[in-house]
Amino acid sequence: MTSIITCSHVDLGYDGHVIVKDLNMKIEQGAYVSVIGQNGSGKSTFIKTLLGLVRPVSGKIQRSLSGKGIGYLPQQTEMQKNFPATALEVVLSGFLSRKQRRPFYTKKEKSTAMEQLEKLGIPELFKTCYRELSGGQQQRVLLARALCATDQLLVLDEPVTGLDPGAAKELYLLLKELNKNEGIAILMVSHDLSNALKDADEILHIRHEDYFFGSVSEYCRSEHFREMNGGAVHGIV
Ligand SMILES: Nc1ncnc2c1ncn2[C@@H]1O[C@H](COP(=O)(O)OP(=O)(O)OP(=O)(O)O)[C@@H](O)[C@H]1O
Repeated sequence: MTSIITCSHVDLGYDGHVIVKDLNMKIEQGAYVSVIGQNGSGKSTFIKTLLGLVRPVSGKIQRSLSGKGIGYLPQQTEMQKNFPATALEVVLSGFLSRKQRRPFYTKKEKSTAMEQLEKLGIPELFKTCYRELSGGQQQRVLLARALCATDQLLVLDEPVTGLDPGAAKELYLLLKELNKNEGIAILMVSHDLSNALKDADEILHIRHEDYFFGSVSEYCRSEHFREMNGGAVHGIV
């Protein structure tokens, strides 16, 4: 297996203040990794550091992504939910980093954006204003946008927040299909432990003092899992 991300002895934090110490983990090609942990433990900090938005306090992060980069689906803010653009324009913005100073999108970029909307089952919504879409439809548009930026690694920060259970289930199913059928690696921050255990291959559990990284079956035997699962060893799987 080839690693697309390797963290070696990484201290995560801000301005020299360490939040997660000596993190060692790898994301293999086509892996599905769920990142869990209590509020404020450092999950988003980890994601931002992987994306290069925050510098690690120390240690090394090696990214071996061929061609395209990382596709990112951030936590949505109220302002983003009211974004005044069409669904297609939002998807196309996934090409912004490669467009650089070019003032237009190419035909190829437009057809790829439409293909992503089709893949996610909402091609008919391309002209609809983003703020008029349901929460589930908005997440699909953002997923299509992230897929324009990558064919190797999708990073998602709590993507089902605010969705009803049906829409959340559909989004999880889509992610599982993208992972299985297209071989796209998934790294997802989630508060949904039962889904993480069902869909992921590996778990990264971040705590204030330490972390766990390993397969789901190893995790279910760990003390980290017992703590997360309220003391029960076999409650969820
Ligand atoms: N820009 C920043 N500068 C300094 N400290 C920060 C910054 N962003 C977050 N922190 C601190 O880092 C710690 C980890 O925050 P982070 O957002 O990574 O946690 P989280 O696990 O994603 O939490 P949640 O589940 O609530 O989203 C918190 O104590 C937070 O206050």
